[in-house]
Amino acid sequence: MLGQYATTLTFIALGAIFAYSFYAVLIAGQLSLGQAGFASLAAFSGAYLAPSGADVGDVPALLIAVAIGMSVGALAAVVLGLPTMHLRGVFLAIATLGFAEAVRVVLLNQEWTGGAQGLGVPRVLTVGMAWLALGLVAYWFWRMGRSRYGRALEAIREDELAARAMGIDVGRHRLAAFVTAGAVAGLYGVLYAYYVRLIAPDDFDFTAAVEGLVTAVVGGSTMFLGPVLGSGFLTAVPEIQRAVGVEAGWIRPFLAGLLLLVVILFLPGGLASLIRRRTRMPADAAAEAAGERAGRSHPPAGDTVVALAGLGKEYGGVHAVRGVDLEIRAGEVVGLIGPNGAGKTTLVNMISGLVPPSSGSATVLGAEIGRTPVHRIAAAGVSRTFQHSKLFNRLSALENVLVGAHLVSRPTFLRRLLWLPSARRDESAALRQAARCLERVGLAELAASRAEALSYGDQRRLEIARALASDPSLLILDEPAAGMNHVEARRLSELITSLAQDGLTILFIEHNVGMVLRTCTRVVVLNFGEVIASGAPAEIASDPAVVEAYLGSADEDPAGGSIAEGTLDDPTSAERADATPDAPPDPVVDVRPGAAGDLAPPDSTPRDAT
Ligand SMILES: Nc1ncnc2c1ncn2[C@@H]1O[C@H](COP(=O)(O)OP(=O)(O)OP(=O)(O)O)[C@@H](O)[C@H]1O
Repeated sequence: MLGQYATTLTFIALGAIFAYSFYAVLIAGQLSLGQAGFASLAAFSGAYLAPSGADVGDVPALLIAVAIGMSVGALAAVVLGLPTMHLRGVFLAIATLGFAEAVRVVLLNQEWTGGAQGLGVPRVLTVGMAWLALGLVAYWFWRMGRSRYGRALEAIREDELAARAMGIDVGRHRLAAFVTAGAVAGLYGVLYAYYVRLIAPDDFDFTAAVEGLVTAVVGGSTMFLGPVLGSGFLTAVPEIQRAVGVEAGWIRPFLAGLLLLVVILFLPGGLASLIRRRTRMPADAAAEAAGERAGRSHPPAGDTVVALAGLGKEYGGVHAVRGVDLEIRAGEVVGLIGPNGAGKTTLVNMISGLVPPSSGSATVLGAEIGRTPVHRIAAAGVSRTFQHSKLFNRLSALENVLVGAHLVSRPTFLRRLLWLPSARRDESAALRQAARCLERVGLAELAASRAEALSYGDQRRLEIARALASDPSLLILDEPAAGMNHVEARRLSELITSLAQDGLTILFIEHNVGMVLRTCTRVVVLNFGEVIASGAPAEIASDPAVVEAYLGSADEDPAGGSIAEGTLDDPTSAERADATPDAPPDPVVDVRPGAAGDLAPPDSTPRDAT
């Protein structure tokens, strides 16, 4: 029975192993077509350099060839990866395809490869060996999936910028994924060589690369079983054809193409996405001892956290930020306000390292801005949310927050491969840390929901939970209340106050001025890229320069009130209050003068809904 299907089963295993070499990089969002080149180099060098089976025995000869092939594949990936890792999408695909084609042409013209005639290799591989190799590769990716490293790769795939801001060294992770792809492609090349008896450089041409890619994409790049499903399906098609007596050779490529189209259009996660990923909230998250909290040392209250001196950013002729001098001390809650286009986001992007300054200098938690990569600034203790939500959409809410805990959790992948209990303990600790953060923002119930399925307000809270998971010293929130209703904004204000009570330093941009005035210990006002006022909320509320910046002139007050009197309401706030008639009166509003309403700038129509 097995003998009858041995060839098909072997090719399913080989196809799946080759597809895993694509999966290895697709999981990190990289589209590479160089795997055929890695496989080809590995197949020829393994078969050429390994000792003969007559000398050492067939299986040892195969194992030595596998070791040579995987090393050659990994080495080729390093050589190709170093100059190409900064390329994205189709540019990386073209560069790697060029490499594979160059390898094919070079090997075609070498004497030792046998050129177009090919190189004879003894058949050593059996169906059992092929499936054992596939099992080992699948095991590798299975154990990787739930590790810190695996989550980091998925985060890079979903949103590279947000992954950097969570402290993930994207360049290193992408290169590691590429090297894994090289080694797995190398394994495939050698196993293929020791099965088909005769290998020629044309066996590893463009068509082979596309086959591998299609198998991986059809199977799916979001779950480790994807390549097996893809290869099983695509290799089985000719067999089914034979069984039903339809021999036409065009059916398989046609079906593969059709399936690829269907998958891309209707099932972007591939066949594997039909299998539900499980997300479990740890039951004991809240009950855990406070001593377990992921910890880093925070600057003592009053120490300088942010020091900006003459900081400026110019885009072409536009001075987005100019000459900003600002100091933020540990324990402060600083609100950054100003009309649209005042330079607020540009300023916090510089502080978090996403945008290099054009002039001036800045130090944040000891890291020099402009010279320090984003992930190192995050490692120094800076965590942030974004003006436009940058969640890892296809990951669950809990997984999003787990990625946020990257910096305060320990690497677990290699220990997970060996099933070491310490890896399980570390994963559980990271899970509990993430669960606590979700609970803190009130999203525990939605832990298993995919981030993209959450409501807009929940997405913003999830971003805060993700930012909190790294136990930051400085939390930067960019318009956290955008899109929230009155009640949600009030709860958010309470959350920020309670985080500040825990000693967290917070810098937040917000158009909801009422919320800023009642939440912050200090307010900084930007206009046309310059700081026009900085001080306690009460001072800012009555500062004529601020009123003028918002309204055009302090004398012409279209809203018929003043910030200081607390009568200058956002025109929409009354409607929002009407929409939630049962909302209890805001307890924080009265604490500070001028905090009665939301003063939105004249052009603050709901923005940034994306
Ligand atoms: N990448 C960029 N390229 C060119 N100009 C930019 C870029 N980013 C910001 N700007 C410009 O810099 C100025 C400040 O923009 P920024 O987004 O920092 O303001 P903001 O105060 O955050 O505004 P908003 O409240 O609308 O978000 C604007 O004139 C904007 O058009």
